[in-house]
Amino acid sequence: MNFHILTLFPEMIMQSLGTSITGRAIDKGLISVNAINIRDFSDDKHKKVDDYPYGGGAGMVMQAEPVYKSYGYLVNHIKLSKENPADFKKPRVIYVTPQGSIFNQEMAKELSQEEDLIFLCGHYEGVDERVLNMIATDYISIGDYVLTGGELPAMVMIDAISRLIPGVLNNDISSEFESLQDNLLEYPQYTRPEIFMGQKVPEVLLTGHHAKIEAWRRKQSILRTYERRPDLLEKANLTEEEREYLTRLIFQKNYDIYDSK
Ligand SMILES: C[S@@+](CC[C@H](N)C(=O)[O-])C[C@H]1O[C@@H](n2cnc3c(N)ncnc32)[C@H](O)[C@@H]1O
Repeated sequence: MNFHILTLFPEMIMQSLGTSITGRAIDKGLISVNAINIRDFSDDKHKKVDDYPYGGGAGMVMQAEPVYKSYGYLVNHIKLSKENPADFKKPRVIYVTPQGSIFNQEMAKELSQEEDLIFLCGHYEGVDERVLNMIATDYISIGDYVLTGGELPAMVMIDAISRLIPGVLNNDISSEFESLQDNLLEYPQYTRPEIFMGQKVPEVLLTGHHAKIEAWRRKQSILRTYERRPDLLEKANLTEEEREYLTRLIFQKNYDIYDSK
């Protein structure tokens, strides 16, 4: 999978994604990260890429021209990198913006199927709308807050997508349960020592009895999701028995509230 990032701060991207798990994935050739500096495509003698907004208002806006030129250069580069030109199709261009759909695990899974992805990182007050109309295919936000630039959102997304690519993690997570899969949070995890400051690891995890461990983990997942993200449960795929367990949890909570009054 090839990630391409149009940014004013390529060093920020390369430094961060070049370390830890994504760094190893780059070294192994499982992913590639190519950050293009939009400033290199400015015709201005001072390499300026922003200007005042038409109509007035605070802040500056990234100009259309350098963004469009950097995009053209990048698409050409991607085209030339294909051994067979017939394999080339224009990659999706994700403009990371607080005005986009909120990124989630399902989107990460869907995007991990692409061969190439382009991320456009805005700065200042954003990017001239006209170039967005021409090149952006997706508008994605990482949450309802405003950051100073699109580099962190692009990296958040690239990290989440990368770990879904086979071989990036040591274990294959497609067969492992983890948070947000099936709209449930992951069960609690423990490692050695068996007792930490008087707290013991739940007995069942020491039995080696796989079916019992699975059953315990599933219940813990439901309980945890109920306690921390009850909004997810509506879409969770629960059995009849699990629904009854959930009803008992809800009943118990209501009872506790009533009882404590
Ligand atoms: C200060 S923000 C501009 C916000 C813009 N004035 C608005 O109200 O939509 C600068 C850049 O940071 C990025 N950004 C900020 N918050 C983001 C978020 N929550 N998700 C994704 N990108 C974000 C975008 O690329 C944006 O162009």
